[in-house]
Amino acid sequence: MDAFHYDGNTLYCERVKIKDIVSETGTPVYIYSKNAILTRFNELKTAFQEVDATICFSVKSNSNLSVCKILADEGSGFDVVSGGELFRALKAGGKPSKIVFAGVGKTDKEIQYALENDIFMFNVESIAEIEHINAAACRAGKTAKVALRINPDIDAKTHAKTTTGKKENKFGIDLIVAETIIEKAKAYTNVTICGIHVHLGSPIYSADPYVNALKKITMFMEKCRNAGINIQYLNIGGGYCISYTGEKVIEPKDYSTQILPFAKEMKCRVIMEPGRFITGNSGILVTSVIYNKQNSHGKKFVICDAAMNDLLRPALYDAFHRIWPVNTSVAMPDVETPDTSVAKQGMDLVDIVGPVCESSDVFAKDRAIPPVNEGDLLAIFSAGAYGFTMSSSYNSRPRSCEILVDRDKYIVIRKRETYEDLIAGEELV
Ligand SMILES: Cc1ncc(COP(=O)(O)O)c(C=O)c1O
Ligand SMILES: N[C@@H](CCCC[NH3+])C(=O)O
Repeated sequence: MDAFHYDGNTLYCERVKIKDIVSETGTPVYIYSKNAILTRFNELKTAFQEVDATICFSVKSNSNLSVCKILADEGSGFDVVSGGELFRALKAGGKPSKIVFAGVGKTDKEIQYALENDIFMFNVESIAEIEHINAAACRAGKTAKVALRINPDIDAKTHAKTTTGKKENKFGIDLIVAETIIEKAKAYTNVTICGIHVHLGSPIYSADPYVNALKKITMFMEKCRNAGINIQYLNIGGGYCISYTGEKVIEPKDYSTQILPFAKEMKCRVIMEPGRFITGNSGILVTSVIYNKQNSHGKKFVICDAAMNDLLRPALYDAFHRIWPVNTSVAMPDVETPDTSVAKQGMDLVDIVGPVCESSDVFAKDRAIPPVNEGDLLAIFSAGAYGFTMSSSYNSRPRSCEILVDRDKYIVIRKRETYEDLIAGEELV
């Protein structure tokens, strides 16, 4: 049974009715299923168990401490991209020896913080950065382990704003520059280059981009070894897709059968950095209908109390999220895409929007849903990754609360912000 499922005309998370949670917490509210998070983590682990891959959960997808702790307790490592994410990973019980640190702009302060905590590895994205890491490690009297994040110039065939492995992207080091680093590796006295890292973008709906990148990396690996650099780790990044529409998408095994031969040939330990795959479909955002509105052109709007500040993906990437009433006698279609959303008997064709003062504050355009009334609850699905973490208090809207469901219990894992929280830290001068 799916973590989120309808029974008796009402939506459940595991064994808890969503409406029961909402009657305590109000809306908007993020709700996560512990079981779904663990199931997804273990699906990936199993698919890559032949090489005993180290899974470093990508904190940016969902950085709630309790979510991270579930994964830390299950043996996950962490992929962090800032001092703040490192702080969270450590607070959640993450082992420093399983924390990898990516990002194009690590500051000296962040590098020092990571060195003090003896993290596993830095994923290095430029010559300037490796020089700064070397200098910081010298000062700290330590040797930093690094992986070179390669930009292989491969199109991951995902949204332009979430593509990271093409030559025009800011991420990673191209193969020519990477070779120059290898040539002068000995000059970096306090850095050990022991890994190759690649992250192509997200979400990636085929194993092909990984395969194409790994072909290029195999040749580079050869050059590293010929130059006497002992590369022991291959970090294949994240990007594993989820279904946002209910359509079947490729599964961990489909990735691993194609990726693992490369790892074996390279004789490397595999590291991976999944985020969305683990948390995306493990969470929903629940919102209440504030108003129904219709203009003289016949256009209908459902205005709800969640907005782009709570879930930015539709506004930023035109991302598709399924949306359906929490309490309804109408079955949610098994598969729903922008094209399948046509006016059907008994359904309304509406734009589902938030109250923020931006025309892009739209969760769904021309979407067929059962008619809803003021106060009705809507579930926005697939919101567990890059939902709360990308939220803000734009328009001075307090950020939502987060709830974790574990079988028949639920717990508030982040309180709703208050108006006082909005001004905390500000000075009235
Ligand atoms: C370096 C790096 N690793 C891992 C991830 C996680 O990606 P995803 O959530 O698609 O698995 C990202 C985000 O795209 C990333 O930038
Ligand atoms: N934040 C994005 C993906 C980019 C992840 C970070 N490189 C999303 O919501 O899908």
